[in-house]
Amino acid sequence: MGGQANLYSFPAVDALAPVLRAYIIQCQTAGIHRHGIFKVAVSGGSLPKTLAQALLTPPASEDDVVHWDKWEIFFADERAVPLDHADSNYALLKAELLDKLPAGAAQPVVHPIDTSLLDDTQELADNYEQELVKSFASRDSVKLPIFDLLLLGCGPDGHTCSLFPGHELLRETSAWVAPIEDSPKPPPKRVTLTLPVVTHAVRVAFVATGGGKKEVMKEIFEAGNGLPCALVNEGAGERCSWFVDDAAVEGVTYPRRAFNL
Ligand SMILES: O=C(O)[C@H](O)[C@@H](O)[C@H](O)[C@H](O)COP(=O)(O)O
Repeated sequence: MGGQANLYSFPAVDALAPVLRAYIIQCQTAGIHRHGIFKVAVSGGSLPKTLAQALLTPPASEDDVVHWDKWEIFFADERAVPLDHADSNYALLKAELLDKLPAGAAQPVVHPIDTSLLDDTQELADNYEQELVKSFASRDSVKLPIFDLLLLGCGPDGHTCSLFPGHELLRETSAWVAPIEDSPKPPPKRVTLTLPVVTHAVRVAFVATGGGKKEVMKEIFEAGNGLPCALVNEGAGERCSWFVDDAAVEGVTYPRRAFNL
């Protein structure tokens, strides 16, 4: 794919958040320029909280505005639970970010899973794939959806979305959204974007913070070892950027880049 993933490191989340915002705004501008809309998929974990820190502050200038009314938000992975369940990534994003958007301001379009299908994760995944098909045009003409931006986390085992190390799902080549019933991280039943969809996005951003990530960050950036996050780095190359704190990359020799705000 050419080029290598970009690694941006900051002393703490407070310093990371404004740069993440600037990066997201760049992606937003490009998306709106390309097709009048900004199509994003987000993960769960600690990401929604960091996104809130990055995106809920007032704009510093006209070029710094988050155009929520142009955002179409999908879930990079979701747990097969009701939308108000403590394990729901939708509930997490709602509580951390969506509910905090200024009242009366323009709102994004959000695509949750269809919870009438929770008993059949294959149906749940197929239905969510159809949600993507509707948004990204017909599958006959589009081999893979092209998200403007994926905002992802990285688990301490190197997983991202609900793509886990060594899992057969990593070999999926045709589905856009796949079910998983044996997630090693609870809850076991989930749906996830597949690796080809992830690596096909215009931009992929990982946010990883805290010393608990340093061992896996070393493995991802120095050995790879087929870890899902490393596969995304390989597939997306320079379209992939990591926003991390210094604690998460302590001892990692991979070169950091400077982000020009
Ligand atoms: O549904 C999930 O389990 C999350 O989407 C998951 O993929 C998460 O992004 C990582 O586990 C990182 O989580 P942290 O950011 O909390 O470390």
